[in-house]
Amino acid sequence: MGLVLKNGRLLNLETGEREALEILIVGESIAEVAEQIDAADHETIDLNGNLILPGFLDMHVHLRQPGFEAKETIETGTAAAARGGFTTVACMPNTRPVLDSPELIRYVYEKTAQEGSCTVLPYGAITKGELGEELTDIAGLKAAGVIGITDDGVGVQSSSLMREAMRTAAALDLPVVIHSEDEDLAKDGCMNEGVVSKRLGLPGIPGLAESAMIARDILLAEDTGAHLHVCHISDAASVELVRHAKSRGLKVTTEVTPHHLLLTEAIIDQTDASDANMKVNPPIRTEKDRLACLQGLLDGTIDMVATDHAPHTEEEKQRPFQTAPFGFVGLEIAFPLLYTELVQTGHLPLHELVKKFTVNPAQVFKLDRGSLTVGKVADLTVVDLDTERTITGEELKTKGRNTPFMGKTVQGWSVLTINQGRITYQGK
Ligand SMILES: NC(=O)N[C@@H](CC(=O)O)C(=O)O
Ligand SMILES: [Zn+2]
Repeated sequence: MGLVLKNGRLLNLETGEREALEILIVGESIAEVAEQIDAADHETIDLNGNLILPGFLDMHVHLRQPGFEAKETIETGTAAAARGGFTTVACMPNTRPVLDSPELIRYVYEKTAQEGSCTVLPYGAITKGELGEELTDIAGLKAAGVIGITDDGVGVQSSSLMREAMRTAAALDLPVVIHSEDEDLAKDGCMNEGVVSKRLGLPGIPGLAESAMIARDILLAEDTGAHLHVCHISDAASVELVRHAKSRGLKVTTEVTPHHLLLTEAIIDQTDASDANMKVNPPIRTEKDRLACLQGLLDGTIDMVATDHAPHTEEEKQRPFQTAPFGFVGLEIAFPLLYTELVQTGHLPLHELVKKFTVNPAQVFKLDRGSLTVGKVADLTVVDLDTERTITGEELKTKGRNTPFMGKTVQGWSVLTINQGRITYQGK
């Protein structure tokens, strides 16, 4: 007994064509893709002409468990992922305790098996406790199943420690995933350094705090042969550095968030920094930076979209701008936002956007995902491109309400998500 998806259109990611094909799922895998499938022995779902896409991958998510369950849990975070069309998320280790030991990596896998609504691939920390002082047991983390190492949330300040981490990671074929931030340059900043921070009298984080660290780490990656993956790129000079590294054939990849593609620091200017739901790290920057990120995504310098889903409690986000924590939720709204703002406006074709959520992250992290052909894992999402919905707190499955996009009306919402053959989200 399997499941046949009828009356859907499968998006061909090479040509952009929408093909009237049916899919038979048996167990965890795709058993058949054909114009017509005999459904006599199977359950069927009528997709009402909606579009079938490979399940999305998000390589930058904060699930907050263990330790910060008031912000999010593996259960709520993966439910949000499924609603957003995601079937795989990579979770960040800045939990409490930090994911810096094989036992904690096994904990994430076990918890996901019990409560998860998508595949969760954990990153392990580069340094114990993300304190930047002592390397973790990187080989032990790899054996426990990490897909990369990162101290996301903070930058690794010590160049010699980073060099050592990259040497080890290169030998283990593990990506080194960097939160690029020179703390000395970033000081105690709470927003982008520039005209707006000056007007508001708030301490700024210069783009240089990001780009200087990326420059260092590109050189270290060249020195060690490590695969360097740059998290949440946000600054024009950073994009140029990655472009240059790629042109020289270095193993350097990067991701960009929907908020850095769509917003500028004007959102803080307009609200006089009265709303910490506009506060994120790296900060939302200038129009020049935003356009550089967009151009980087279009020309392939930036490999993929990642949400940097970073839930916080409403109480935390009600604090004054300077003391509230950084971060936005993003899993449930990323695809509709970018479909509405980039595809419908003609910046890029739909299938190109979909690649940045599917085949590109799969390829960069060497995951056998992102393709809907026979024998592959049945990870997919069905998207209704036409129905408009307004982003409201009530509908969100994440515990977080911290997004600057609240109240925005967008289209391109998932109506069905299937992870390893199992329905993980079904909605309107
Ligand atoms: N992006 C954020 O603003 N915050 C993240 C940390 C991070 O991704 O750097 C968090 O953990 O809250
Ligand atoms: Zn980060």
